Amino acid sequence: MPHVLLIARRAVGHLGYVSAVRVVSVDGVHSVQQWPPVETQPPQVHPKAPEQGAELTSHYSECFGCGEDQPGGLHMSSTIGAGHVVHSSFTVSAEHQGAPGLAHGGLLSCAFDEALGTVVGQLLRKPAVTGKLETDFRRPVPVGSTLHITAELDGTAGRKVYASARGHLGAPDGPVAVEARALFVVVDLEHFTEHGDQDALKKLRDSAREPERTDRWDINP
Ligand SMILES: CCCCCCCCCC(=O)SCCNC(=O)CCNC(=O)[C@H](O)C(C)(C)COP(=O)(O)OP(=O)(O)OC[C@H]1O[C@@H](n2cnc3c(N)ncnc32)[C@H](O)[C@@H]1OP(=O)(O)O
Repeated sequence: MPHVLLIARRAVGHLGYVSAVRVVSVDGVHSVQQWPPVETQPPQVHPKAPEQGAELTSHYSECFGCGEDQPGGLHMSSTIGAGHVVHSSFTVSAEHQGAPGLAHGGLLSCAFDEALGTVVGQLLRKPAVTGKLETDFRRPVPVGSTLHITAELDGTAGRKVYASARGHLGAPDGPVAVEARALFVVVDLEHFTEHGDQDALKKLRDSAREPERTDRWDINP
């Protein structure tokens, strides 16, 4: 039986925002999930968030997901979409294989972590880290193909930010190959200064001061 994905979304007065229910049927096995799993508020896009159509540069040149100085990385690129959406693309290379000629599932999850982190970070402009990431692999993704990922902010609840994404194979309107949902948790900058690498943070700070990088967050450590 082909899988069926139904997403229902409704506004709950002025109190809550999103109540999405996904009904998934794969080979006759049904599961029902509420997403987000708690009542949330509408995401508040930061007034300085990049505008629709803006092509995003890497937030950190050594990021495995988007960094240009990370030879083995995913080299993803992203664009701001309409509303609470970011469009990202990931082209699968031979370095990303799991089974012969097919993308490794862990790397696909990584691509979604990047896309989801980008929609959270770029639109909210708050430091946040992935607390939970759930991935559904619907179709195999061959080497040489491009996943067109649309990631969306679904709502916030205090420090918790919920986001979800779909990856279309070969074209923005291609078949859905991968889906993911994530909880991000907003953190203080001390999260990075206490646990991260000081030299790398200095490099990031210095690059944020480059005058041509007007897209940088104003909250980078
Ligand atoms: C433009 C930028 C682009 C960026 C793209 C890059 C994308 C890549 C992003 C990443 O991969 S980040 C790296 C992977 N993630 C981490 O390393 C995070 C490691 N975990 C932590 O540091 C802490 O566990 C964390 C900051 C997530 C939470 O610790 P806290 O002590 O700050 O908060 P707490 O544990 O009280 O959790 C806050 C809320 O989140 C909830 N929560 C946290 N983890 C959860 C979980 N796994 N499942 C469900 N709920 C969770 C928790 O229950 C609580 O809910 P309530 O506020 O209702 O009490």
